Amino acid sequence: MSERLNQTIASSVGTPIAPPQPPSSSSKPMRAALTGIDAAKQLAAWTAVDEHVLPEHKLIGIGSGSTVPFVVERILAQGKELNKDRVFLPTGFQSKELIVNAGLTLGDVDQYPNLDVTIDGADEVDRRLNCIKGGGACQLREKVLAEAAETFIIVADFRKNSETLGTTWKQGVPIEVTPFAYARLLQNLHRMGSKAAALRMAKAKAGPVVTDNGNFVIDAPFSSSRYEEPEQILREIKMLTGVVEVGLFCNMAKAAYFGNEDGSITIKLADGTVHKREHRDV
Ligand SMILES: O=C(CO)[C@H](O)[C@H](O)COP(=O)(O)O
Repeated sequence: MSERLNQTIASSVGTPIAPPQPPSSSSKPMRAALTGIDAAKQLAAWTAVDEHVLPEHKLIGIGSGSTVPFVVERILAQGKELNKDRVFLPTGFQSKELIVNAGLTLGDVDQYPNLDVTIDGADEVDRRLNCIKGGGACQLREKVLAEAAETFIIVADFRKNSETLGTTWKQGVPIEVTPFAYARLLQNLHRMGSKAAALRMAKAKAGPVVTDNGNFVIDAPFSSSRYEEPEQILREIKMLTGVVEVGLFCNMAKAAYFGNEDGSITIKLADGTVHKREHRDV
């Protein structure tokens, strides 16, 4: 978790949380403290929360990654009164910690299978809002919470905004797999045309990455022509025995918010329209 959010949380737990701020420029100074990519992530997250986490929303899915702490930061700023009747559902260990440390009420999707809204990051988003997710190996729970939500919103910095998947995210499609099936699955993915498909190895542990669900992750890159039809890739991978879930989210997001380097924001909607706001006006 970022030091900054730790501070926000520390100062809000056990003390009255500030009431929601009306849309005004008074919220700008906090953002000005950040620069570069972090500022872009915060801009996307704050704007998405302001527009999609409404007072009547009580069941809220919290995604994973480095953009999501800014989502929680902005939700906390809506105030204790609004948050006291809400339940927050995590997409993995990291977001569970975020929710608990923020003093928010934790729930799970087996108790609440219908959510009002889920906000999550993405590794790349194409012009039709298809996403690659799972850079943090959370794609299984992320997809369940995205599907469970009435509204699924993506928040990201400008680097994730592409015309076609695979443009900037070269690592491939993250696939959560049952451990004992991984070698067979690698063969099948190679046959499917993903010649570089490989088991994701841990960085500070000998051996593979193990997900929050005890599974392995295979990263499977595809050619740019295949990424033109991500739904077809998704269907083919889903048919392979031993696959638990695929980090391709097709036709799921209602909107994607991208913070830009210059302080503007790009909002892509599911109907294909793109809106650019020159200045943050929340
Ligand atoms: O899918 C994810 C984790 O499995 C994340 O949402 C994705 O990796 C984006 O993370 P970040 O906000 O750090 O760029």
